[in-house]
Amino acid sequence: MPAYLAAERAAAIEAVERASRVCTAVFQRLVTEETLTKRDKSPVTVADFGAQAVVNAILEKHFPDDPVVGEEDSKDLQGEAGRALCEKVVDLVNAAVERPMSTDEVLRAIDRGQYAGGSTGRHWTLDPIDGTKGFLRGEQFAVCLALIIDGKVSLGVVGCPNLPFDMSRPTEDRGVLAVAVEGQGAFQRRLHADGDAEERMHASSVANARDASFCESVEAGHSSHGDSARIAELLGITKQSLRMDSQCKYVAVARGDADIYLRLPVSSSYTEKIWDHAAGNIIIREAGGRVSDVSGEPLDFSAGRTLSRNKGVIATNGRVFDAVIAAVQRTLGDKAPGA
Ligand SMILES: Nc1ncnc2c1ncn2[C@@H]1O[C@H](COP(=O)(O)O)[C@@H](OP(=O)(O)O)[C@H]1O
Ligand SMILES: [Mg+2]
Repeated sequence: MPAYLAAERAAAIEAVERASRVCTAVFQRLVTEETLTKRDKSPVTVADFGAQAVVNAILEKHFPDDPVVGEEDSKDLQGEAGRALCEKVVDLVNAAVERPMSTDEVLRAIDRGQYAGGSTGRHWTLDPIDGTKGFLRGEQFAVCLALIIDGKVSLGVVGCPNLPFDMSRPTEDRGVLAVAVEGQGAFQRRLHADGDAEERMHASSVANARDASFCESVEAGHSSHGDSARIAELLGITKQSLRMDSQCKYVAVARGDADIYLRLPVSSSYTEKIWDHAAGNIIIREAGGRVSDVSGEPLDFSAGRTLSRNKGVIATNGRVFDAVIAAVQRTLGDKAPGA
């Protein structure tokens, strides 16, 4: 008998691999000195739409009844104003899929991502390019896809085209795909590898937070660097933080490159999105780690498109969880986020 969610796992891997190729092709073609100096976001826009269309088309083929909570919608591609961008996206998609898709099919595929989410039944959640800033800098970004069943993340795939397979050889062998299914462990494989060779990932065994290292966003606007420095000091951490964009941070903790991931609210009004955390969440849990919000409560993926019942994210190897939450609580205390 096939393993639990075997067909979903295979389809999600195929979708993330193809979407990762779309992103890499766009980077090679469109991200230039000029786009970087002009802070031109068009490459990421084209890649975002293209990757969402490719993933949603593959999901529709395999699981036509499953709705999707995706980051993008096709509004900006519609009508005369969107025509040029739309043509680029359609060309890109057709270079990545097996059967050519018409413009309408591409737009419809993108708009399969409008589901409201919730606590019952199955739905997928997709971030076609997580870490858009990292993508534009040629650093870390990820294509993230997860399946949520009755409000619980049951499958997650994170494609990381620029992440070294082995952090001790950071300039070689880039491109990692991390995958986890509930109860089956977390694995990494080479992105775009021939064959299905996979290695099991385990969170680290560091038991004393003093010996831990932590990762956090590159962008100080996404996670407070001041609060993380205070938390590190309280824990006696002396190692420099690993700053990395995207859900690659979850993969880093899941395979022991770092022991802690801190995402500390900068503004009290920001609500985390489910597509930014679902795939990483199960990858950490299945690697033996533990994830919560800043209060130590599990993330609640049943509340719709956002994590409206949680603030911030703390991921650890499990062993240092209690010490980290205590330090987070002491640091954040009753101070207003970002203060
Ligand atoms: N004020 C804020 N606080 C926390 N996260 C934010 C934020 N503003 C945007 N983000 C999210 O942070 C994600 C990137 O996370 P990271 O900093 O870990 O790379 C963004 O995903 P996208 O890049 O998909 O837009 C975006 O959804
Ligand atoms: Mg994102």
